[in-house]
Amino acid sequence: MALMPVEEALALLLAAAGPIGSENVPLEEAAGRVLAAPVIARRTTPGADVSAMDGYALRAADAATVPATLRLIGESAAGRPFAGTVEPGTTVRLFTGAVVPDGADAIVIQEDTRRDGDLVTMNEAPTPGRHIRPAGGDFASGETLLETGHKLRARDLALVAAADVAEVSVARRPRVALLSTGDELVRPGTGARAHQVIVSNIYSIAALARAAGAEVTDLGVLPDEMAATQAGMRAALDGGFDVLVTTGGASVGDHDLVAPALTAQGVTLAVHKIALRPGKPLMFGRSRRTQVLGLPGNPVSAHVCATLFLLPLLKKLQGLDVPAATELQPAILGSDVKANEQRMDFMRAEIVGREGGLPVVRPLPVQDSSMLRNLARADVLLVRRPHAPPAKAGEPCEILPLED
Ligand SMILES: Nc1nc2c(c(=O)[nH]1)N[C@H]1C(S)=C(S)[C@@H](COP(=O)(O)OP(=O)(O)OC[C@H]3O[C@@H](n4cnc5c(N)ncnc54)[C@H](O)[C@@H]3O)O[C@H]1N2
Ligand code: MOO
Repeated sequence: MALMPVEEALALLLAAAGPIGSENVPLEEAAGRVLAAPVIARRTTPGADVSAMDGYALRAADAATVPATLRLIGESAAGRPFAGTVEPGTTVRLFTGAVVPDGADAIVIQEDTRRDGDLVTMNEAPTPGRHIRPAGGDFASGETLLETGHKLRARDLALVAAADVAEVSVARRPRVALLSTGDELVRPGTGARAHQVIVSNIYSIAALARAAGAEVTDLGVLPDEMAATQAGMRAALDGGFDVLVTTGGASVGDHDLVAPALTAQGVTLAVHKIALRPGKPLMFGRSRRTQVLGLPGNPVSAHVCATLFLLPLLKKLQGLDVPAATELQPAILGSDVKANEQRMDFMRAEIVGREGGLPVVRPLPVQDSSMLRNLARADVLLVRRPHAPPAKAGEPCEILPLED
């Protein structure tokens, strides 16, 4: 059977996925969420002409030639504006953030003045507008500040708050269920015997998914038995999840039951074998509202597949833009590599230096998809396209960063 190219599989997976709806959240809970509606300013900021400095407000014309001595008639502080008007020959003491009083059109900073009772001598001739932040200089009421599909970063939250918006409409967090399969699997810390394998891959997948905005539920481990696998799949599909991620049981062995169990539950699987290393036995399909992603059990394969497929899927479900193909970055080979065969290869690699502004990367010696130490040690994945010819150290290559 011909293997499906990675890009084609990704396109198929994403074609079936769309935004999953929205909810309103207070700003305190909005960091990292994706806007489901634009943020529109509800006020003009600054709300009035305000001072950028501590100093004195005056008519610029009164200090066109300096020194110029003016009479102090009051004070304007942030939140406590001066009620009167700055008439010719007068000045008002004001502080950073204070409203500029009527009549004044410039500010002289206090370092450039001398105070003697209620007389203030200006030693600097200001130009009109000097040190004044005009009303609406940041944004005006009614302006669109952030668009739908924007992921809210820390600095965006300050902008939204300043716009007098206390609650934002954001994409609902995708609900992701994780289901492991395999008689050999036991939890960490429970005294695994030599013939057993510790459930490891869901911890990396859960962390990746959470960082991408998902709510993750670990549904546990299913045994390699058809009735139990089917019952577990049914319960998971009925659980109201947006995504069901299974791990293991994806290949062709007698105990690989995920595909038949899903099919028996009415899930049409779009793909089963793709041109990817690690991660050839990957499947996905849909059951009503739930996207099903069946990852291989080998933990490195599962992690790479989650990076390549689950993360873009979670983005799409939240209304984020998703590139048509995995975005790779340029790098320089730090050692010779062999010709590649038909599968796109994502090799665990470390950064060993920099050359011409690009990282120099070298594949780690062991590329077995069950070996976790090298995955943890890797800085990036060195990507080899299908049928890429051999390449020498110093030649350009492509990498996919791993999460920090
Ligand atoms: N005849 C063939 N055999 C295999 C093929 C093939 O094309 N033809 N593909 C190989 C490839 S590539 C991979 S990858 C694996 C994937 O197999 P499965 O998805 O069926 O995974 P399992 O057999 O269930 O497990 C593989 C391996 O991973 C361990 N595992 C499983 N789940 C977990 C977990 N949650 N945490 C940690 N480790 C887990 C499991 O114990 C096995 O050691 O198939 C090849 N075979
Ligand atoms: O593709 Mo499997 O994921 O080599 O180990």
